[in-house]
Amino acid sequence: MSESIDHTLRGSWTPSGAGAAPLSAHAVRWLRQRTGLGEQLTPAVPPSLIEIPEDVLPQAAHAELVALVGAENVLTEPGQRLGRAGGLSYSDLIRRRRGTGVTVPDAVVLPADPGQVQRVLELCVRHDLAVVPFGGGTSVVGGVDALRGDKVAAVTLDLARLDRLISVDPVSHVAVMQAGMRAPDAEALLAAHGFTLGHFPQSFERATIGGFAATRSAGQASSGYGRFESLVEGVRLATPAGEWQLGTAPASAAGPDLRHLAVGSEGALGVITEVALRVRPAPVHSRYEAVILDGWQSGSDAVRALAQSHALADVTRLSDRDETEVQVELSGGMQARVLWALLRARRVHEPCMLVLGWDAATRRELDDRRDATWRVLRRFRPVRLGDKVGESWKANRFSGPRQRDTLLDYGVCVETLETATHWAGLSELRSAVRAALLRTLESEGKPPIVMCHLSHAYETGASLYFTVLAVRDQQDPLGQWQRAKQAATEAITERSPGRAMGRGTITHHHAVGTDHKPWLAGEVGPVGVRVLAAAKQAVDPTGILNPGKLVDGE
Ligand SMILES: Cc1cc2nc3c(=O)[nH]c(=O)nc-3n(C[C@H](O)[C@H](O)[C@H](O)COP(=O)(O)OP(=O)(O)OC[C@H]3O[C@@H](n4cnc5c(N)ncnc54)[C@H](O)[C@@H]3O)c2cc1C
Repeated sequence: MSESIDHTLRGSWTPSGAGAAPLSAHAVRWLRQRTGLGEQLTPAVPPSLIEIPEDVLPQAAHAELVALVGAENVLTEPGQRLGRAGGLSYSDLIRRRRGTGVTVPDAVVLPADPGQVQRVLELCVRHDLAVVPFGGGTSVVGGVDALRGDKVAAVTLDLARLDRLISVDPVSHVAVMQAGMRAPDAEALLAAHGFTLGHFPQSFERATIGGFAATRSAGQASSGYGRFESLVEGVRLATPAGEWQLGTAPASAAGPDLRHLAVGSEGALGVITEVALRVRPAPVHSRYEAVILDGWQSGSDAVRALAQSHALADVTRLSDRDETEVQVELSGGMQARVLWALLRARRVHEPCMLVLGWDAATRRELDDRRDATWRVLRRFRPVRLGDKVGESWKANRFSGPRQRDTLLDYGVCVETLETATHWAGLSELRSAVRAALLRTLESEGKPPIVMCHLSHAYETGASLYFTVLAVRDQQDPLGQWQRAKQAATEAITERSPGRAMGRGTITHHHAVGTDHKPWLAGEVGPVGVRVLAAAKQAVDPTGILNPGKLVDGE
């Protein structure tokens, strides 16, 4: 996290782009050998060559917005609009790197507080403008695409100015934050009160509190701290039907928990302006270690045993053999040679790395928690790599997006997808998705690398996170990934006579957006879709909120 993040950068994660995480000569050689990657580099076109359509915001609407939030907070310059155009998936980055097909909003509006958000929505209803709530813009499912739907123009509502810590209740351990606060700022402000949220997704440097709540995000330490929705005590939303405030107690039997209509609502049911969050005392001690387990089945059995005996570390992340190999090879030739020799000597056939990280208030608590984990793990015959590898994983835990910038320059198709299921079906789900990705990405005899890790474990099941590295189809890079994604999602959702539901969920934490919307009805059923549509009708009768995402109006 050495570089400061400018979230309006839409073509790379940091200003240095590929320079932020250069690949070693060994890594490039290994990648070329393994995937058949060519020598040609594929740099992005300069922003000046990106096609930006004229804005179609009506003058009267523009004037009223200016009167409401101030001229400096209504952005209509092409570069400013481009700075909030779309999310940060592989397809988003490819569109911007090639300069075509980018969905650019007609205006960007930055309200100052919840009251202004409410009034902006009322104004947009009057002028029939689509509103796209925008936090950190890190969506990877099309969630912040500036789609207009059947509206007159698309306004992106950037919540960056709602960045205050409203209150900390040190007795109840509840903090109230405005939605536009970025995760690093939230952690820094909480640390001053001795607390942490413990929410560390890989997008930590850019993403916001409101974005986490709107997408039911899961972080790297969610096995210990819980997914974001389990941290939410209350939510304040602006909706076209009026303000909506939810959550007065830690638990309640006052009908269905409506907080969960707001959490995961992806900007389609309201704009989250404040979130009350459960916070924990900041840890004083922490330790990260890594071990190698022999085989995916043995590894996932070990994580299941940890989950079911309540001995999970806060970070519990199992990589399959391909991901272990890529992690080791990309980290350097010397380390790779030493590790492979060690594992050969220990007769490990299918090395799967398990990273474990514990946080604790006292040395004693840390030791007790580690002991509990190791008591369960021991019977799976782990090869201990020690804390150096574990701490190095921790130090590089946010480097993935920087490495992606580099791989994009080398002409790699690099993308991820995720799902979850019960333990009984986990290996079958992994095999089915892997096979679908390998089949669709294999082209001209150039084998893709399909990696998988399990990073969120529950008593009843776990998530699977796939990453692919393949030689990019330069003629049709978007089609290449869309075909792979389609095949993988069909493998996830496929039903069989013996299985009434699909093999897993269409998304464990990336949310629905535009990308998973075609499969949502299959997951929640036609009644579920009508319930969602009825909720939308109640809060957003004219359908201005985030058209094309999650749910359509009735
Ligand atoms: C490199 C990378 C790594 C990632 N790693 C993870 C990970 O480890 N775990 C994980 O869960 N996700 C991950 N993601 C996905 C993404 O970061 C999450 O979905 C995150 O929660 C989005 O937060 P954001 O503030 O960027 O929201 P945005 O991308 O701005 O918005 C996401 C969705 O929420 C809506 N929204 C945003 N703010 C509000 C609001 N205040 N009110 C109502 N709706 C709102 C938007 O309209 C959109 O539909 C990753 C993404 C990238 C690019």
